[in-house]
Amino acid sequence: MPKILFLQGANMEFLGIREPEKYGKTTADELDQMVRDYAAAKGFEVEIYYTNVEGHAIDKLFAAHRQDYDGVVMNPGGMCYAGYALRDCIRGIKVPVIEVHMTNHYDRGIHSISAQACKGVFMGVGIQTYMRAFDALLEMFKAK
Ligand SMILES: O=C1C[C@@](O)(C(=O)O)C[C@@H](O)[C@@H]1O
Repeated sequence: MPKILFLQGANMEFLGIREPEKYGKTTADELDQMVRDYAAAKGFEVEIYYTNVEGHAIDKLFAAHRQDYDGVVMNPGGMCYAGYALRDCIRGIKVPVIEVHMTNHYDRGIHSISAQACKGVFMGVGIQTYMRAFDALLEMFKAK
């Protein structure tokens, strides 16, 4: 069974509470349950990790590399704007990382540094954006 790390970065623990007009009303706990249900339905193992600290995200990604994870779905949240160390970590690991943003960066005129190192990026379709990123990884595993 493929092993996927679900990594939520800066401010994502406040999902459903902060700026619901942008990020919706689904809470982090509800999203985690959706992801666990999705993993059970689609047949993958998932570890969920939240951090507001870029260095901790980097530690977790190196651990995913060492533990032979098959992929990572990551919303770096506020780490994306200046995440140069995160970007370089992603460049150095063997595990493919798919970056997720619930909102459309093009519409908002913002830019992700960490996305430069990712295998792919999904954005703009709210909470469903996460599931599309899991789907993409699962398709990649099948194609291997
Ligand atoms: O925290 C977030 C959420 C976000 O990653 C998104 O999911 O749309 C977009 C980021 O720019 C922002 O800092």
